[in-house]
Amino acid sequence: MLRWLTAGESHGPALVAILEGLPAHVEVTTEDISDALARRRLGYGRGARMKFEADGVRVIGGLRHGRTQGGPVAIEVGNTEWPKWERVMAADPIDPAELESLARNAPLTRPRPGHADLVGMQKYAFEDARPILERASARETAARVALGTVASKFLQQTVGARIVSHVVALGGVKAPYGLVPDPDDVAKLDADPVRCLDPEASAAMVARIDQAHKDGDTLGGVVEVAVHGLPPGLGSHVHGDRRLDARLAGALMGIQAIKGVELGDGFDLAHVPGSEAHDEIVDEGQGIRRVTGRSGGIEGGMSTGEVLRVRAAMKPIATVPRALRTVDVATGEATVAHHQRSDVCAVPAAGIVAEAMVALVLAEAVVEKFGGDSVMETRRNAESYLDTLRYR
Ligand SMILES: Cc1cc2nc3c(=O)[nH]c(=O)nc-3n(C[C@H](O)[C@H](O)[C@H](O)COP(=O)(O)O)c2cc1C
Ligand SMILES: C=C(O[C@@H]1CC(C(=O)O)=C[C@@H](OP(=O)(O)O)[C@H]1O)C(=O)O
Repeated sequence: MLRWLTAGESHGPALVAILEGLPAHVEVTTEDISDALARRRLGYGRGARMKFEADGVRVIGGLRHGRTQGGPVAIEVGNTEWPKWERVMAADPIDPAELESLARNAPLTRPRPGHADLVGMQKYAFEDARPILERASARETAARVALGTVASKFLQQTVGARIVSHVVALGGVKAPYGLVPDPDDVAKLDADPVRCLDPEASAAMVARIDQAHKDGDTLGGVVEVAVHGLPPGLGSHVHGDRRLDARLAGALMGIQAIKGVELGDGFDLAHVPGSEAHDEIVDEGQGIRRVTGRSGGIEGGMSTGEVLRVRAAMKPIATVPRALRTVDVATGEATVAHHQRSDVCAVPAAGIVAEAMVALVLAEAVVEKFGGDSVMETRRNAESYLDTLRYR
């Protein structure tokens, strides 16, 4: 079993993340994790914070000389802004007079539609949205990306799987259907302002973000994660909660602002006849394969061994500069939502977070299928399974 957990607030001293259940000998370094976090900071349309946020990475357990040791991996990701928030976000009690004098501590009583503010205040009995937004914030996804880096290295080093994501729609602009990146496209995608494979669509997306920025508005979009090199048989058809598609959907829906997930051609499959919906199976002398990839590489809740393809739809950023109507919960009066700064669009970053979530789900499925306490053992088990696989 793979277990993972994050803790920490957006403006606290740091985020922390723990991953337990991976075998020993996964090769990964602090630099690998920092590089992954740098990819998450990319993307046209992000707000001021991403320009100076340094994501200071410190590995505090589980790694020695660049290899996992079999125990939990613990990673800290420092928040650059901590010195400004040290008093407001202090763990221990602060003199009420001092708190009163801190402008940053002024209660946030004008909840933002679309964020966790209002329902969080109701549920956790706060009269200020601060404690809610601090943890609801997608700052937390930095910790997930740190863990996803370890999971991704494990997948590469055991079954040889490689993960890549791209933006397929942003603010209503769609990339041409059917473009699926392979792992060699990662550098090119990271160099694109919106991580889109199609240059024309990319330029239109950038223009759309500029327009939204001018209009005081925000945007969402759709990202796709593709995984190459998976063995067939991860997940299972025998029970709903063991299905790989269900587990991927849950993990991706668990990312802040993700409102829809589809496997392969997903929703489009509902509108075409069966003869155009499924992937025919052929053997033309090079082993069994499917001629198309409509299923997204999952049938019966199991990986088929074809390219896995899963999409996640992100709603527009909730902190809309041209603020939306709300109610001041302190006075009961109609007003507009609080706004300090925010991203116009964080879809490219969401793609990197989606890669991490997919890596964690697949790493768990690999551990489940092949076991092993060392990377070498997991790899041997996977190779032996592939050697004896029927109908290859
Ligand atoms: C990478 C990323 C960056 C985000 N940046 C912002 C932001 O700057 N401002 C904001 O209001 N929401 C931002 N969000 C979205 C909020 O975290 C999200 O709307 C909030 O958690 C409520 O969404 P929910 O209803 O899905 O939980 C971001 C989300 C992601 C994934
Ligand atoms: C800090 C990150 O994203 C943040 C996610 C976020 C939100 O409400 O989700 C709000 C913004 O934070 P702040 O209010 O401090 O500007 C984003 O910058 C990050 O991705 O590292």
